[in-house]
Amino acid sequence: MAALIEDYALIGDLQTAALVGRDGSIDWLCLPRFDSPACFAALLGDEDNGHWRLAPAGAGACTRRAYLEDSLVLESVWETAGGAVKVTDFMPQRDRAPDLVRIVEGLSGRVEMLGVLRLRFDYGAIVPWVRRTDGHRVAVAGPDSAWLRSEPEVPTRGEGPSTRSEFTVAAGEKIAFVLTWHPSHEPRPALIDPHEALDHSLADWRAWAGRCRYRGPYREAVVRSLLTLKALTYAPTGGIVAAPTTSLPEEIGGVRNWDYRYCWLRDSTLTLNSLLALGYEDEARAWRDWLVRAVAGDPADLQTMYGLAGERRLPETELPWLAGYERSYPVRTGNGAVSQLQLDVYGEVVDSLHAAREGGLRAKPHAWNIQRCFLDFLREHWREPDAGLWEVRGPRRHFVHSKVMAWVAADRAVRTLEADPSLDGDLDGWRALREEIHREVCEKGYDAGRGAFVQSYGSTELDAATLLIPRTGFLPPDDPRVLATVDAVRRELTDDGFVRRYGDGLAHTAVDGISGTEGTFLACSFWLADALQLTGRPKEARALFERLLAVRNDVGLLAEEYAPAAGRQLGNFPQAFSHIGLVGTALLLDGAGPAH
Ligand SMILES: OC[C@H]1O[C@H](O[C@H]2O[C@H](CO)[C@@H](O)[C@H](O)[C@H]2O)[C@H](O)[C@@H](O)[C@@H]1O
Repeated sequence: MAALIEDYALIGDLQTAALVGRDGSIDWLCLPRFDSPACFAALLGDEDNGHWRLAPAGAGACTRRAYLEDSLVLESVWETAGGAVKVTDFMPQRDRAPDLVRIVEGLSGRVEMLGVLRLRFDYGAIVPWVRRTDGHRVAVAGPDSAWLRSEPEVPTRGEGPSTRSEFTVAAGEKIAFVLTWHPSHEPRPALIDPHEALDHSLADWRAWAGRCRYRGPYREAVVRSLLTLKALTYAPTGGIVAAPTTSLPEEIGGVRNWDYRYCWLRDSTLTLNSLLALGYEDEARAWRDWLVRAVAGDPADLQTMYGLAGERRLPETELPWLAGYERSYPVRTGNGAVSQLQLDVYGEVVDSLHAAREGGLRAKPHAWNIQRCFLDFLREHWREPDAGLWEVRGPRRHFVHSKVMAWVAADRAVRTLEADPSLDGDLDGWRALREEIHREVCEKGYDAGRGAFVQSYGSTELDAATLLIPRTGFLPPDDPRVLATVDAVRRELTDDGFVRRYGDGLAHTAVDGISGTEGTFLACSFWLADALQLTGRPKEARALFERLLAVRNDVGLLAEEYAPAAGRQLGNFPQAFSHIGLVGTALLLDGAGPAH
């Protein structure tokens, strides 16, 4: 059975990522890209679906573990009766083939170690042929091959469905294992030196983290979140995935299990804003260029999400051979929300390009053309109902947040033109559009009787996304309607102080058309902290923020959701949305401008 979600740590090479449990088992890894089929899928089934455990024989969870400084190099230490041993796990940034490196180092005494490797290609479905060649164990099936070697060589043997290595490590000894994925039709991949690769990886991550401009009191948490966001970036294209996993459930045993290994425009723009606010212009530029390529074409064809290279077809299917995380079934790949109309996305993209421009990123003519096309599209379509930022699968509605973000698109376009009249655009028309949307949202989106902005026109349901209203500039933080909305969300949408997206229980299904319910949504909880700060309650904002920091796992990672009663993280992990929220709130508490 897989571990608790919060028991996993993340390692990655900016093209894919793996989850390492406290027991030394790597239970999730997709190769060669984030969205490729997993070769270790025990996370969503059992050990037979693929995993790689390397730990002292008979041991359980490690005694302690941590990332080595500001890096994605993970060190896990076991103290056993015979002595102490450290396993250092990382994925070097790759030249060609992806490598997973595990260096075992004796710290004291002598420790009996056991390695169990079960490679299962295609999400745990395919048992490969394993042979020995050239000092390697090579597993091959279909298009995939994986090569395992160790330095110095330790004996391995096949036992049933796995490759086992039993060896002893004494104080001062180091044994490095390297697992390399390669297309099966190609000759053996080039070998890396695992120790040199470790030095390079550390130096790269250190240098990257050192560029962070944040100097406030939450530096450790902010830097870890930024490292996590960076790890979710697919370096060859600049695309950013929402999370490296699929189908970690929003409810244990439930059906709310989605594939997040794609680039949502919403999540990516928010990631970009965080990176840009803290000095990472290169990533911002790479993503902006990715965006320009991905969305090229008719704005009516804009998708809410794309593949890592901008692919458009992401058909949602189920993997019936996987039992699901703690029996949360189905396990899905692809994502049906890809074809939804979500009007907020236009606002998020225009806002982000506006922030990039203001942040000093040299504008690209294409980027401005995209914004103009988006405005043309919104002028025609902003009055339509949509699926909203929560991607509901029930009937379309007039979501207040979607309309507010349509206003944001018009507002940022107007402001860009005002600042640079040499640009081409319909200043008067966009001003009128901005005015019209504002009037309608204030008329139809605010329920005076209820004393709050509601989720959609005509509904009495609340929605945590309305907490974003003061951050967008749609209304000032001291507007009585904003104050009332923040209070209503706090009163009615919280669970032990953490915020739900909307409704609860049956109300949940009524809103989104999916059975079951879910935990509190961490990004929304950060938004409440932001709203408290903006509306003059800084002590309460800080207190909530610090409670949220305490939800992070031992290595600083957050999933999408949190179940306060069970004290468990839920949903895909680690999730960009949650870490974006953390960075944004840290900046806001520090007096900096909005990062989301
Ligand atoms: O709630 C149903 C929807 O849940 C997922 O969407 C959520 O994740 C996205 C990626 O982080 C985020 O952009 C969105 O706001 C969230 O609601 C799922 O991907 C959808 O398919 C599903 O309909």
